[in-house]
Amino acid sequence: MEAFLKGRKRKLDAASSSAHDDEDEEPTDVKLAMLSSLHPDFGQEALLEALLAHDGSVKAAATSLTDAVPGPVKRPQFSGVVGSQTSLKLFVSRTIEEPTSPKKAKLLSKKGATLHLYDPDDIAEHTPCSIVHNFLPPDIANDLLREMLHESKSFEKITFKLFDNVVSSPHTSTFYVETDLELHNQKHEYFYNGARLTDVRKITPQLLRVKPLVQEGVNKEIEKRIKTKYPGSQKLKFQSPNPWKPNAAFVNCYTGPQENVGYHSDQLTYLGPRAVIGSLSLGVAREFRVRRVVPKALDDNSKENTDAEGQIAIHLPHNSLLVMHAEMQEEWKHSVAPAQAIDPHPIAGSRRINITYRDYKPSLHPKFTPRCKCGIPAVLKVVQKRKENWGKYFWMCHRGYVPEKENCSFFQWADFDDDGNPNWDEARYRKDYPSKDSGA
Ligand SMILES: O=C(O)CCC(=O)C(=O)O
Ligand SMILES: [Fe+2]
Repeated sequence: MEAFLKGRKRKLDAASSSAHDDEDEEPTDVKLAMLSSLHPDFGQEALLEALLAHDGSVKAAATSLTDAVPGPVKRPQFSGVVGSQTSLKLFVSRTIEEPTSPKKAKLLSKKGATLHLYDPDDIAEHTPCSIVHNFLPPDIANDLLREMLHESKSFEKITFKLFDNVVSSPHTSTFYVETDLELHNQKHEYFYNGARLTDVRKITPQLLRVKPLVQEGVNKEIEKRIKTKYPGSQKLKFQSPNPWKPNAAFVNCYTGPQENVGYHSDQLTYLGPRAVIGSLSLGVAREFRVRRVVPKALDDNSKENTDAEGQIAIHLPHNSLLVMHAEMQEEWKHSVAPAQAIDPHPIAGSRRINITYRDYKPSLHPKFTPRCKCGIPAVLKVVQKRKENWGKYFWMCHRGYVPEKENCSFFQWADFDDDGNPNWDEARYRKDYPSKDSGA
C-alpha cells in the first residue's frame, strides 16, 4: 500500500546527491504505468519482463517492445504461479575448498532470470526471508480469510496523478490499528509521503485473534535467524534488541492474476532501521519476488549491476507466514508479480489476501521526526544504490517521491544508536515521551 504512494524522484541539492539513487530508482509501478501508456497492447507481465530485461530503463524497454508482437510472454524458466520444487542444484555453485558449507553457497541466478524457491530451508538460505507453511490452525486461517474477504469489498485502489493521467495502484488495500487513539493519530498526525491516509480502520476480531500467534511465530524466526545466519550470532547493528511487537496491519487484496505490487522497499519512516515485518498470505497462492539492490560507485556509469543476481521468486501458499528479516528493506526490493494463471482457492476464488503486521515505533511518531521546509514530516530513507555512504540513513522531503511535485530539497543525515533508537536533540522530545527507549 504505502509502496505505491512513492512517486518520481526530483533533483536534490549537491550535498545530498551521493545519498540518492539515480533515475532508475523510479518505482516499478510508475515505470510500468509509463510503459503501459506507450504500449497499451501489452499485458503487465510482458511490460515487467521488458523492464527487467532492460535493467529498469523505460526507454530501452519501450524501444524493445516497438517491434515485438503482443502475446504470451516467453518466460525464461518456470512459468505459472504454482509449480513444483526447483532443484537448487541447478543454480547453486559451491566453492571447491568448502564443498558442503551452505554459507558459501552462491546462487547462479542470472540477471533477468528468476529462480523459484519453495522449500523453507532454501528460502532462509538464499533470501532475507524465512517462511512457515501451514502457520495457523486451519480453522483460524479460514476464519481470518473470510473476514478479510468481506472487509476487502470496501478496500480501494490508491490513486495518484502522473503527468496528465490518474494512475491507480494495481491492487486494493487498507490499514488497521488497535486503539481509538492510534486511529485518531493515524488520521490526523501520520503522513505517508505527504498525504494522510483516508481509510484507517480499527483492528477486527480475527486480526486481533491472530496477532499473538504471528508475534510468537515472528519472534521465533528472528531468534533462529540471529543464531544461525548473522555474524557472531549477534543481532544486526541498528536492529532492535526488544521482542518484535506488532501494533498495526496493512492488508492488501489482489483480485485475479493481474493484480500486483511493483518492486519496492517498505517505508522505514515509522518502523525505524532494520525493521522486521510479518507477512501472512491467505487465499490464492502467488509469487513474491525479491532482488538484492547492488550498490555501485558514483563514477560507475555502467548500467550492468542494478540486478546482477537476478530475482528470486518465493511461492506464497494459503496460510503461510513470511518473515521479512532485518536485512530486507535496506538491501533488497520485493514485489508481487502479475501471474499468467492462478489456481482458484475454495474460499477466496481468485483473490489473495496479504496481511503485513508491523511494529510502529513510538520514538518515530511524526511529532518527533524532522519536518522538511514544506512543514510536513520527512521520510526516512537509506542509501541503497550508491557505494558512497551505503547503508547510511537520511531524512528527506517526501516530495522527492511524489509525481509532478518539486521538493523543497530538505536533506538531513539520520542518527541512530546501535539499537535503532533515534539520537536526536532532546529538545525534540516532548513531555509525553520520557525516554528514547521507553517502549516498542
Ligand atoms: O502482498 C505481499 O505479499 C506483499 C505486500 C507488500 O509488499 C506491501 O504491502 O508492502
Ligand atoms: Fe512491501
